[in-house]
Amino acid sequence: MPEPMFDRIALIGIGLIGSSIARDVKELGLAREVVVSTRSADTLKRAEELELGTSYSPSAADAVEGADLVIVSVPVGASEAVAKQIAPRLKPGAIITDVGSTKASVIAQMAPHMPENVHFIPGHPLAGTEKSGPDAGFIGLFKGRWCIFTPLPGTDAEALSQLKAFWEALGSRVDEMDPQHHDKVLAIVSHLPHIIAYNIVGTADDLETVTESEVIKYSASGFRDFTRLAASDPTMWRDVCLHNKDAILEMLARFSEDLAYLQRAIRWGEGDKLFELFTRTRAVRRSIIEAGQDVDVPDFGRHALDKKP
Ligand SMILES: NC(=O)C1=CN([C@@H]2O[C@H](COP(=O)(O)OP(=O)(O)OC[C@H]3O[C@@H](n4cnc5c(N)ncnc54)[C@H](O)[C@@H]3O)[C@@H](O)[C@H]2O)C=CC1
Ligand SMILES: O=C(O)C(=O)Cc1ccc(O)cc1
Repeated sequence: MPEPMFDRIALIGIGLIGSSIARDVKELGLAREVVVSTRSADTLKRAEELELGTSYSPSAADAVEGADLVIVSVPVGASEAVAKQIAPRLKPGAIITDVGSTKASVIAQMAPHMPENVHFIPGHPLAGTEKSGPDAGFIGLFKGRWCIFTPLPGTDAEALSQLKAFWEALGSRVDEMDPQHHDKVLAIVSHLPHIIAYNIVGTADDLETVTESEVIKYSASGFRDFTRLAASDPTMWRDVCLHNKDAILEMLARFSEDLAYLQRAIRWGEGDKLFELFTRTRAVRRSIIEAGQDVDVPDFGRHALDKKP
C-alpha cells in the first residue's frame, strides 16, 4: 500500500461522484482520514452504512476542519452555499477543489468566499453515469477518463501538481483549460446531448398518435440510448442548464440552424445533402474510436489499478 497522499480529505456531497472518489481513496489508501459531509441526513446515514469515510458530519463547516484536501461534489447551483459554509473553517494551505460540470459559474460562486491562505483549484472529471446518490458510485469510475482543471491566474504550481497527482492516482488523465473555453467545449460534447435526450424522450412521451406502451415496447436501441441520458438526475441537469446558460444557448442556436438544414433536405428530397452529412459524421465516430476515447460507462467492480485487458 503506498503512503497516503493526504492526512485528511473532506468530501462535501457524497453522491455518484463523491462516493466514487471515496471508494477509490479507500481502495488505494490515499488518505489517513476521510470526513464525509452532506446536507441530507438519510444520505449521510447511507454513506456511513457503506463505510465510505472514517467520520461523518451533517455540517460542511465541521467537516473541513483540519482537512488538507476538500472536494466539493454537489450540484453546481449549491456551490456558493457550500463555499460560504466552509470558508471560515478551512485549514491554511488546504487545497479546495470541486467536480462541477460547469466551471465559470462555480468559480464566480466560490472564489469570492475563499480565504487568501488556501488553494482553490476548480476541476471537472469527465466521467459519470445517469445514476445518482451514494449507492451509484463505484471503484474505477475515473480510470482512463479526463479530469480538466481550470486554475485561476496565480494558482500555486505545487498545489496544482499535488491535485493532479491525486486524480492521476485515481487513473485519470489530467488537462488544463480556461473556464470559459471549458464551458463551451462541455456545452457541445455533454450538455447538448443531455438536453437533446431530455427533449426527444419528452416528445415521445407527449405523442397522441403513438401510445406510451408502443414507445416502450418497440423502442429501438437508438431511442433507448437517449432514455439513458434522459434518466439523469433532474437537480444536477437543471443546475447545469441554468449555470452554463450562454454557452448552451449558443450551441443550441447552431444546432437548430443545422437541424433546419436537415429538415429542408428531407422535405425537398435532397439525398446528396443527407448522404454528405451522414458520411462526415461517421468519420467523427471513427476518429473517436481511433483516439481510444470510446470507453463505455460501466466498469463495475474493476480494481482501480487493474489494467484493461
Ligand atoms: N453525474 C455525473 O455523471 C457527473 C456529475 N458531475 C458533477 O458532480 C457534481 C455532483 O454530481 P453527482 O455526484 O452526480 O450528484 P448526486 O446527486 O449523486 O450527489 C449530490 C450530492 O450533493 C449533496 N448536496 C446537494 N446539495 C447540497 C448542499 N447544499 N450542501 C451539501 N451537500 C449537498 C447531496 O446530498 C448528494 O450527496 C455535480 O456538480 C455534477 O455536475 C461531474 C461529472 C459527472
Ligand atoms: O452518463 C453519461 O454519459 C455522461 O455523460 C456522464 C457525465 C455527466 C456530466 C458530466 O459533467 C460528465 C459526465
